[in-house]
Amino acid sequence: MLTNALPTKIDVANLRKSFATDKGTLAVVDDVSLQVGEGEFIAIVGPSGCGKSTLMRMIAGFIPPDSGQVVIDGATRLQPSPQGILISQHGSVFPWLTVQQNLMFGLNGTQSMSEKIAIADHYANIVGLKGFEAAYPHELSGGMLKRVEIARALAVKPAILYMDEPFSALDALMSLRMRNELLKILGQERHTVLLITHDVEEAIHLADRVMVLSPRPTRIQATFEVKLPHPRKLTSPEVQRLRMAILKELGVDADAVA
Ligand SMILES: Nc1ncnc2c1ncn2[C@@H]1O[C@H](COP(=O)(O)OP(=O)(O)OP(=O)(O)O)[C@@H](O)[C@H]1O
Repeated sequence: MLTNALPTKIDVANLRKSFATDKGTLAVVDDVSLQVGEGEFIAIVGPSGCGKSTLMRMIAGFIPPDSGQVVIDGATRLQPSPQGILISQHGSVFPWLTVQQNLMFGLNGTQSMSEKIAIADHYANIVGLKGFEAAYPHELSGGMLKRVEIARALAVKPAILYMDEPFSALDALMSLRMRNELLKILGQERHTVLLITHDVEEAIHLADRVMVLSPRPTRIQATFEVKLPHPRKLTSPEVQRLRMAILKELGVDADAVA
C-alpha cells in the first residue's frame, strides 16, 4: 500500500541494468526502486541518455533486468503483457491500415466485428478523429497520427500505459492539445500511467508525482508530488515553483529559463 492509500499496481525493487558495448560495460540503471499506485500518473524526467527508456522497458517487461524485480498486481513481471501498452516517440501506426482498422488491430477475438467497429469508432471520436475512420495514415498530419496511436492503445483498455516521450515529435500547440485530450480521457477511464518526458511543464501538467532521475548510471534523485487539482493552470505560482525546483534538480539554471 502506498502512503496515499492507493493499492500498489507496480512494485519495482532494486533494478539494475548494464549493457556490454565495444568500449566495455555500460552501467545504465543503478538500483532503482519505486511503487506506483493503481490509477496513479507518474512522470519520469532526467538528463538525456541517463537510462529513462531502459528503465521503462524493464518495467514493461521488454528487457530483463540484471538484478532486481518488477511486480505487477502481485506477480513478478518477466515479459510484456497485453495489460500494459507502450507508446513510443517513434510511433507505430500501420501505414497499410485505415484509422478504423488500426484501432481495431489490438482487439481480441472475443468481440464480434460490429462490436470491434463500435469500439474503434468510440475511441476515434474520443481523440477527435471522427470522420477520419476510413483515412490512411499518409492522409493524416503528425498530430492526428499520434492520436491514432493513443486511441489504439486506449481501445484495448490497458491497465497500464507506458508512454515514452509520446508528444515530443509534435509542435508545442499540438503537444498541449494532446495533453489536454489525454487528461480528458483519463478523467473518463482511469489507467495507471508511466510517462517519460524531457518537458518539465508537461510532467507537472499531467502527473501526480514527478520523479527526477540522476545522470547515468541512473538512480531516483528526487521525487515531487503534484498536489494540484485538474485542470491545472500552468502559469500559477505553484506550478512555476515546482518547475523551478525540478529544473534545479536537473542542474538547469532555473533563473535563466524563468
Ligand atoms: N541495447 C543497448 N545496448 C547498448 N547500449 C544501450 C542499449 N540500450 C540503451 N543503451 C545505452 O544506454 C544509455 C541509456 O539509454 P536510454 O535510451 O535508456 O536513455 P534515455 O534517458 O531514455 O535517453 P534519451 O533521453 O536520449 O531518450 C545510452 O547511453 C544508450 O546508448
